[in-house]
Amino acid sequence: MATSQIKDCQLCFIGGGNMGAAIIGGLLAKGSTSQQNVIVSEPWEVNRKKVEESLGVRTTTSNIEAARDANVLVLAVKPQVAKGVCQELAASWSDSNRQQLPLVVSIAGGITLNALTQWFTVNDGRTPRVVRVMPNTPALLGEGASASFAGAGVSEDEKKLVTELLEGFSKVTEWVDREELIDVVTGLSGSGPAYFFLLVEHMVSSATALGLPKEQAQRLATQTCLGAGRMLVETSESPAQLRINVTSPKGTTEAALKSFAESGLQETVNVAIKAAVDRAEELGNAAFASTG
Ligand SMILES: NC(=O)C1=CN([C@@H]2O[C@H](COP(=O)(O)OP(=O)(O)OC[C@H]3O[C@@H](n4cnc5c(N)ncnc54)[C@H](O)[C@@H]3O)[C@@H](O)[C@H]2O)C=CC1
Ligand SMILES: O=C(O)[C@@H]1CCC=N1
Repeated sequence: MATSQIKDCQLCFIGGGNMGAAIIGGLLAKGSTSQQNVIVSEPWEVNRKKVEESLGVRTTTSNIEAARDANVLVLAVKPQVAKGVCQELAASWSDSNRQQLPLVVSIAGGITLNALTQWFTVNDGRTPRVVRVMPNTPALLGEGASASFAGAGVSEDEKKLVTELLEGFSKVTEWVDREELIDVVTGLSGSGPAYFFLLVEHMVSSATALGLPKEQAQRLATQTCLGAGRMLVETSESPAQLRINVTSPKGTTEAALKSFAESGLQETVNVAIKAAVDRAEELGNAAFASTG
């Protein structure tokens, strides 16, 4: 690949929804790329306008046009539409005899490298190098957690380029050594922000039911989570030790934690994360088997 730094790359996003916009927002805020170097293909006018107005990047309704000059193409569509999008792009590359195919970064949940490689194959047999990445929405604040797995033929320089891209919006970037682990990451950190928000919702509604005004409860719960999160990052203590530090013997925390354990919290979390991992696999299989 000719370009070796993200700031020199033409970045194309296929899909400018929640995750595409969060990634672009994070990259621009950190100065990892500039508005002129980003183009987003987005068929839905509402999201297209949002991306244009809030991020100031170029948009189009044509995936082919968006991908024309791209060095790096981020596939940020739902798994259900990925096949059609990849095949449309591959057909356009076949027609144009494009010499240098872009490096593809797919964030589509569950969609395997095998599927992507097949769908992206150009009529002369070439296929772009593909990296699967699982990011999460805190990307918008430059606080993302992303994990990647590189497909066949991806060079060390291209992996470095992807790492640089991810560092533009992620605080943690990991490479996993088996593709299936991307689905586990999906169940952990890809979907993880939603688990956290749900827990906050439940904490707020419990306190509200016990008489605290909702806005106060929301402010207190939010700062509690932010503060606790920062302690996880900024102290050298394990989560278990930090929990123990809060838990006075025979105190209030102990009473709540005992109740969580008796309700089977660990089992509930195990089952929930496994459901997400299984769903990622199902989405991938369904997309691969689809005729669309
Ligand atoms: N939302 C999240 O927290 C995360 C999402 N992902 C993955 O990112 C992908 C996108 O998810 P979201 O951004 O949440 O979905 P979204 O629905 O917000 O965004 C997808 C966008 O793609 C557009 N789109 C639909 N058909 C298209 C086509 N043919 N060509 C171009 N664009 C098209 C839609 O109009 C929409 O704006 C999914 O595959 C998901 O698994 C990965 C990590 C986290
Ligand atoms: O819910 C989903 O399918 C996507 C993947 C990870 C987060 N959102």
